[in-house]
Amino acid sequence: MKGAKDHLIGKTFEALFELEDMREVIRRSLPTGMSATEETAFMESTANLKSVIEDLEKGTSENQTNFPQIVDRIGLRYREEGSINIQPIQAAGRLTPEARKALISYGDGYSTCDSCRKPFRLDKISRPPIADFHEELAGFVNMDTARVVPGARRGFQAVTSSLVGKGDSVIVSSLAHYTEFLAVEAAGGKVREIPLDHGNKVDIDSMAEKIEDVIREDGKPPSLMMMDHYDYQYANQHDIRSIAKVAHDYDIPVLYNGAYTVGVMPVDAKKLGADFVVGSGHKSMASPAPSGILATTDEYSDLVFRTTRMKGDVTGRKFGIKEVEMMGCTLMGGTLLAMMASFPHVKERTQNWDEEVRNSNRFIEEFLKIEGNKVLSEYPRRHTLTKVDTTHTFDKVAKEHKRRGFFLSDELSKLGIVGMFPGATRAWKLNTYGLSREKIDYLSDAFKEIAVKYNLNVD
Ligand SMILES: Cc1ncc(COP(=O)(O)O)c(C=O)c1O
Repeated sequence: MKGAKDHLIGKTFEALFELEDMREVIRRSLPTGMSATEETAFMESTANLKSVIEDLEKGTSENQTNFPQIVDRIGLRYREEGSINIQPIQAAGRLTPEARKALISYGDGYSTCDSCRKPFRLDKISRPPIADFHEELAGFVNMDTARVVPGARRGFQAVTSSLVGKGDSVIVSSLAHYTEFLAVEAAGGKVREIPLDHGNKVDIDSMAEKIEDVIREDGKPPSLMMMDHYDYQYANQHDIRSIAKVAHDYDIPVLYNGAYTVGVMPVDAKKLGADFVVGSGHKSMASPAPSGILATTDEYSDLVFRTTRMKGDVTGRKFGIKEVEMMGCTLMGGTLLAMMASFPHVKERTQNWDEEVRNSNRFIEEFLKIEGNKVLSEYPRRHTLTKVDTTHTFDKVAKEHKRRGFFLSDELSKLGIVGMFPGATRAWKLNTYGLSREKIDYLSDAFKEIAVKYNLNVD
């Protein structure tokens, strides 16, 4: 087994910082009104960081093994640059350097409004090329029209508010995200869950029966079906194509929840049979929160993106072009521009999805060599997010350890691995998205090293 610590100082962090670049970003992000002394002190702290990095590279630092802690001490929060981050929901949302710069440049709330000209709507702005970006987004998921929204949840809400009437039923899976429930509730509807099969997948065989139940009880079919391609619990893959086919047999429109797909893997919504696609920028598109997309077909775009018909009864004012569900405009500053800045990279990276999945399996295969470790998600993996069970291994150690369950995240953190829910040693999730082959191996070695240290059996 390779020495995890040696690895940490070397290859794992070789692409650590484009430090000069970061200094420039930091300099530009300083709050206005900082005194000259404060600014100098701040910039010196980054100079100090540079010397620590040089020390580490030369192997002269006393504290070689505690890189993230050193960075913390300097007072900067270098998350993904300074560590391997296996946090389950952050992995594919981490910003590109381009997004960070855009975030700063366009940080003022209404910065995109500087270039808003008639017809005065966000998705019509041509400089910066926001209108083109919207077209590209629609093409990216193979839909006809797309809008940016403040998070996937606001995409759900726009659709439920357009399609779901008071008391209507909406079909979801038994692994649906809570935000789908809230979106249905906000529209006055009720959720009806499709049960799972033995492999924790949506039980397609019971769908028709559920729909028939709704028809009998409500006197009409459900007004919408919302389905997660990969659920947030296990990241199991659900057969959207077959699911959508059943829904369409009953003329039920299908919302495809791509929170865990759009931005990490190719998504062809028409091929999948979706009527709506929702994606999450901060989860899967290397974008800041809150951001996301809602895309649909020509059949539904006039409904979901309907423009206002309101007229002031005293003034007679009208705001014709503004879309009701979008509240006129959505992401008006750094969030959108950062999303756009990451987009070329995001498009490209979806082509590497197979490699990401291979890496996920490569890690799990090694992780399972710690005798007693289990995978609760479907295996082999079809996603980089995985739920594992370490009740018979690390949890046993935790019971005897003075730090209890925190020992595991402590040990990982010493090795530069962050993002594990502190204290979790039974069933927990991790995401390997974006880790190079080398980091995957480092991660596997790190878990095995910790296992050996605590006398667990490793194959
Ligand atoms: C499956 C799933 N859908 C939707 C959401 C909500 O996404 P957002 O934070 O972009 O609103 C999440 C977020 O955790 C999720 O896991």
